[in-house]
Amino acid sequence: MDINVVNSLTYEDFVKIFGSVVEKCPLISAAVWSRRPFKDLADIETHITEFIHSLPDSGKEGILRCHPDLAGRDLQSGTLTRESQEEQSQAGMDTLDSAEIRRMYRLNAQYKERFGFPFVICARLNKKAEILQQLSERIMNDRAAEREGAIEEVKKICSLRLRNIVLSDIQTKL
Ligand SMILES: NC(=O)N[C@H]1NC(=O)NC1=O
Repeated sequence: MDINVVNSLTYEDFVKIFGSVVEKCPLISAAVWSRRPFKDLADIETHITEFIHSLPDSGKEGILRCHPDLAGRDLQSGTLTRESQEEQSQAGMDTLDSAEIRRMYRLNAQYKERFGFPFVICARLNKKAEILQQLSERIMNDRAAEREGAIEEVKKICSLRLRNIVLSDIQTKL
């Protein structure tokens, strides 16, 4: 993708293309658009990261709350975003057996009860066994450490989504 094309995008087209690099948070790309011109895609990623880190804890937790549960109700009912659907199926979340689904539901609920936001992990970089293990380990963290760790996962998800946009033909999204 030519960065000059990105730099010439209107606000509306920029948000249309990059608005979902952080799940259900188009506000982030709407904010980052004003930092043009970008040097390259890594530069966009840096601005996104800076924006996220500039948020108060409540804003970071708000970002986490925009994420659907892994193997949760949205997956079962087919209401995930396209990106999340692809990521969850790559991690095998759509092929869990009923015992694994029950375990995910129980741990996700306990995690949310403890922290007040859902468990977030980059599904593309983890298989189901690792996800279940991480979920049962991270639930023991304190809230601040867990918030920061989960935001690091959001950044990994964002980075891979950005890369996907570069690989796909930008023109087809306009
Ligand atoms: N809860 C959670 O981690 N959700 C996600 N992870 C990911 O890679 N895509 C998601 O939607």
